[in-house]
Amino acid sequence: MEFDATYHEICSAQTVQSERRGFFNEFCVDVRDACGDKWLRNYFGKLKSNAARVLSIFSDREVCDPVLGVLEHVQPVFKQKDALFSAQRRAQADKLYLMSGSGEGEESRELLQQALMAANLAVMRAPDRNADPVLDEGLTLALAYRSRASILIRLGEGEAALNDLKLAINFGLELKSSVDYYLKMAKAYAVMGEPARAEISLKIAEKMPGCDATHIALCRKEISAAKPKPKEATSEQVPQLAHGESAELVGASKVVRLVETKDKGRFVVANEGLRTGDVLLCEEPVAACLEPTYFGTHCHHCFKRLRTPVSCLHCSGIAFCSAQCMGEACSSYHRFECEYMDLMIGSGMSILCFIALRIFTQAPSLEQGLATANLLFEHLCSHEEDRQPDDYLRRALMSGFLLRILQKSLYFGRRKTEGVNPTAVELQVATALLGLLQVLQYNAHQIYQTQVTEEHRFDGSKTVNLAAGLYGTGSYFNHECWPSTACHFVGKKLVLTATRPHRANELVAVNYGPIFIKNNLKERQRSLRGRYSFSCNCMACQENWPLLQKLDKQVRFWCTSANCSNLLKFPKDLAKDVRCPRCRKNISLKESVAKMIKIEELYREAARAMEAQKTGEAIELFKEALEMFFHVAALPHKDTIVAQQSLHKCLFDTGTTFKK
Ligand SMILES: C[S@@+](CC[C@H](N)C(=O)[O-])C[C@H]1O[C@@H](n2cnc3c(N)ncnc32)[C@H](O)[C@@H]1O
Repeated sequence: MEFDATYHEICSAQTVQSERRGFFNEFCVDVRDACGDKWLRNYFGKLKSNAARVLSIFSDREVCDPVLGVLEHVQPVFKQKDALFSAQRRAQADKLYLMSGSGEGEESRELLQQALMAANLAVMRAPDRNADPVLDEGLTLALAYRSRASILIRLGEGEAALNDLKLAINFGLELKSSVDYYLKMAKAYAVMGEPARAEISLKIAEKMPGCDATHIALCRKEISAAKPKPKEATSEQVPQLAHGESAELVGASKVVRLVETKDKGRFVVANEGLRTGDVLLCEEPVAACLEPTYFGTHCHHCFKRLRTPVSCLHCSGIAFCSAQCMGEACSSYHRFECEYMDLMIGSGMSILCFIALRIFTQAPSLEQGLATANLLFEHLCSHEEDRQPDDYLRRALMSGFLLRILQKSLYFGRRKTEGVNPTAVELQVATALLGLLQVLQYNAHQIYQTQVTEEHRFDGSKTVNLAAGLYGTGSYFNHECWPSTACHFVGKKLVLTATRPHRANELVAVNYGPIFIKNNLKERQRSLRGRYSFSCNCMACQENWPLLQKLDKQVRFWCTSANCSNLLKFPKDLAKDVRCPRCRKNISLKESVAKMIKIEELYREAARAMEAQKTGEAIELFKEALEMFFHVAALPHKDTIVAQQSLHKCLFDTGTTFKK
């Protein structure tokens, strides 16, 4: 396949600026116009190191004016707090809550959902305690949490209500001396199905000064009638690695190891005894970032679907699922990113650029950030040989932009000047950022979750790309157009499970996007060449397997004579032996055919288990059937492809899922 340089350039540019709109593109065009082709090709394009490239954009007269001119104007742009807006939403939430009390059934629930939405907005927009001392006496945030707690109790979400009550206290409300607080606690425990704790809260309320006995009696009646809401069943589980963890590869199982060849670089292969269903990798990311599209619906820190968001105390642009996630993010990376979030989104920069910045903002110290970034650049593939001067310039400019955000957010502490010109250590950071932007292009993973419907875990479910992350060991898996593993996520953890047995030394493959059942050979090769700089030579490519819709039901059996690896067609007459053209022996395929009948039965049984939403049972049946299939036959085989896809769907279901 010929190398399409223009397509490669387009693909590469999208890994820096993914949005079509955004000012970063204009910045690149302006700098490109200023420097001209000659300088770019004959000077910049010939620079040999990232340090020289970064230094060049800040100091060479051909480019430094437009670069410094734009970077000088980097200012905070973020969604600010608004106490008045918050108080208005809270009033609206309180009103809807009261109205829901006089409504009935579905109508009341609808009003409560609207109240919850208004209360969520009130929480998100409320400033920190005392930031606006005039309105609500500086307690807008605490009041927003308190209002939401009442709504949550009526919705039957006791645990979330208790969390909100705690937050209302943390942000300044003196609730512990109020009867109302203990009554709310009692109701929250009651809807959680914890009557003993509900009774304790009621007893405390009874003993408090000013307590009204009739009110308590009413409350007790209400509590005894409360129907605890059943906890939502979740099949999410962190799986166990097959045979324990490898000593060399962090997060990988002992059944795999890393090898290297000239044409394929480093890649993961099987050790002896790797079986279908073995968990080969379970790894936390080095860094991972949520896609901005999901800032309003998913936790910025752990990527869980939000129901009752907790806000950053300074900006309203992102949300967390809990005070714990908020605390972890805000004491680490978010304090540097907070005020620049909308600027970064407005630049149109890709999620990979967010990850590059995050490697620094989340590091416990600048030195550790530098060490991690340099190590990643040293160890992961970056295809420097294919990079064009234009691409280097674009990435160097992005590094300059990210560096400027770090400078302005006081990542380097108070600087001596407000100027853009980097100090020696800042240049090191920009250089490391440039390295990260190169390796992220080829090594980052999309992080997805399954969105399931209320009605069924599989019918109508779909995967949603929520985030992206960089995984140290995960980066060493090579591609095949029909992978031998299924990839799913438990939170941010990347899990790879074998979808077929592997012989010792056989490649353990993931898929980078184009799969043979949907994209033809030409499309796949073009995409892989353009996006990942290699030509694929997997079996699906070598044999040019047809798309799924064109695949027939034919099955090819392995020749059963020892040491022969030939494939034989389904025999015309089962009663007769067939002659293997490779080993020249007469072979009976009776046993293989009998096994195939059993395999098809198991596929059908597994499909029925999926229909009945028995995920665990379906996984075991698929594992057993697939293991059998690969011992007697080979791909492509339509029912087996479908079975592997179904196993993947079941494994998704054991990862993080969410309902809309
Ligand atoms: C995520 S890295 C995988 C690890 C990489 N092989 C290394 O040495 O670091 C992606 C790169 O691996 C190489 N690669 C992946 N799959 C390949 C395959 N099937 N054949 C040849 N090269 C492949 C390509 O260079 C690709 O850009």
